[in-house]
Amino acid sequence: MAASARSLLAASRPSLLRTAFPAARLSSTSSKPVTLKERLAELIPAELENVKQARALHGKKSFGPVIVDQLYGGMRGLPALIWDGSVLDAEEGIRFRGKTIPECQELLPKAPGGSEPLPEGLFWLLVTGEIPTQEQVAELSKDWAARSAIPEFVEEILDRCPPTLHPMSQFSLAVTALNHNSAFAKAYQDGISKKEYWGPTFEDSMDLIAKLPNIAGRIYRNVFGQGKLPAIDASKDYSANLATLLGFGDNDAFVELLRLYLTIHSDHEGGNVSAHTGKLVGSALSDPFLAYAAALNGLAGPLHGLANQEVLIWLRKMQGKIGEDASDEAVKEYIWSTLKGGQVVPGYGHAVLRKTDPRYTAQREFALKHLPDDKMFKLVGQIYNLVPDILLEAGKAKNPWPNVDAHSGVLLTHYGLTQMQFYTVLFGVSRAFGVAAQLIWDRALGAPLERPKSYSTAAIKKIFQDKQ
Ligand SMILES: CC(=O)SCCNC(=O)CCNC(=O)[C@H](O)C(C)(C)COP(=O)(O)OP(=O)(O)OC[C@H]1O[C@@H](n2cnc3c(N)ncnc32)[C@H](O)[C@@H]1OP(=O)(O)O
Ligand SMILES: O=C([O-])CC(=O)C(=O)O
Repeated sequence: MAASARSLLAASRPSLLRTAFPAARLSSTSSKPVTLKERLAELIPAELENVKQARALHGKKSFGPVIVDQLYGGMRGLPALIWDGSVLDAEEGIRFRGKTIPECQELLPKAPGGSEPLPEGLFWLLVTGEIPTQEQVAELSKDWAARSAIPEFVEEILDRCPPTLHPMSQFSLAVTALNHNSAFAKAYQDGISKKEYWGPTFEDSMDLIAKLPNIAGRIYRNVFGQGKLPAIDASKDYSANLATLLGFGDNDAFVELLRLYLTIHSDHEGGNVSAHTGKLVGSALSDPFLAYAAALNGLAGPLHGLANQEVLIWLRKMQGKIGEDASDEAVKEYIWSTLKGGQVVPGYGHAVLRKTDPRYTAQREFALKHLPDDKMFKLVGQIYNLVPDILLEAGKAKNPWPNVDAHSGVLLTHYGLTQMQFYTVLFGVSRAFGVAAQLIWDRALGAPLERPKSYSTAAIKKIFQDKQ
């Protein structure tokens, strides 16, 4: 390990110093596999060089013109951010560190007897760009279980929330409150050097992810009256524990669904509202808890993560109005009535994608395997055959195809998780993986405060008047 990597590792918290020696030595003399933090410490110096080189070679090159419509149009297509965990192609969909969803399903470690990837492995991939071993993933599960308890005062905050407060608001409150024990906030107050930011950011990020199941489980049980929260079992993986906290731990298919769900919702490059918000707030050196709570508030919007709730509400309303086995004609009429009412068809369209979202396809394949005869699944399939043509005929949406949110709720409903107001919380548990991975790298690479330039309409008019 390079000397600089060793000093970076020395900045980590004391319990990890014991294992602060090179990966090669670890694998030959110790039965313990290389930990994620150790591997990260090895990768950082090379990546610092890589970024330096990229900037030296390309730093002054242009991506092309920025047009005024992009300022008014939600910055679509504006190259503006660095995000390493994943890249979104408009036609193909997401790749996590270069790997498609089917490739991740094939390559990432699975639970014994399971066939879906463990999200622990996906996190390792997002952080390092590498596929972890089964052993490394098992260690990560154990590490997260060991960090999973939430402070008593956070439990009390949740217990005092009225059940009428939306689960996403409760989620964001609790994550904000975790900032009380932030290693990064403390280290900053203690005068940590910029070069060492990544260490406590890593610790906070691991704590954040580890504590989300207990927060999500508590919200679910409080709001929907599901009884007392069981304890985390350190011998189980993250998804199995989350399923147990929600009361579905005995259902192997549900646990597998959660593994898939948490894997595919984790990251969608950097420009989406939740990821960008997390990065933006993190750039002010707000700690990962504050940054992620902000991200959750963005995820809670109906055009973003809340769309999974909206899809189920829309489907239920449709069934209420036209019955469960409605004809294509009746469904079409219902879709048109939504559009004519000035509303969006939830779960369809996308700011970047121009084809069916591969996350939708992965969930459809799961449904075909596990619940092919489910009535709601059939309705989702029926809608898939009708909505795109209608959106094309309506002539506005640039992408008439379904996104991830068109499918997720139907799967959860099938297993009895019918409380749709809770669905975005599960999305939020998963999205923490992608945001946390980037926060760690942002602090490791010294990413600066974000501060783009804004203009008033008067200024725009003046600039171009002067140029005429
Ligand atoms: C995890 C996720 O965040 S995935 C997205 C989840 N959100 C949804 O499913 C909500 C429904 N979909 C939408 O509202 C949009 O497609 C978005 C927000 C996802 C993307 O928005 P944009 O990039 O602005 O889409 P686009 O450029 O195609 O929009 C052009 C017009 O088509 C409309 N449009 C886009 N999608 C839809 C839709 N599903 N139903 C009806 N109209 C739509 C837009 O509202 C916009 O109308 P306007 O010109 O009157 O403002
Ligand atoms: O990419 C986007 O804008 C929205 C999305 O699908 C996600 O964040 O998962």
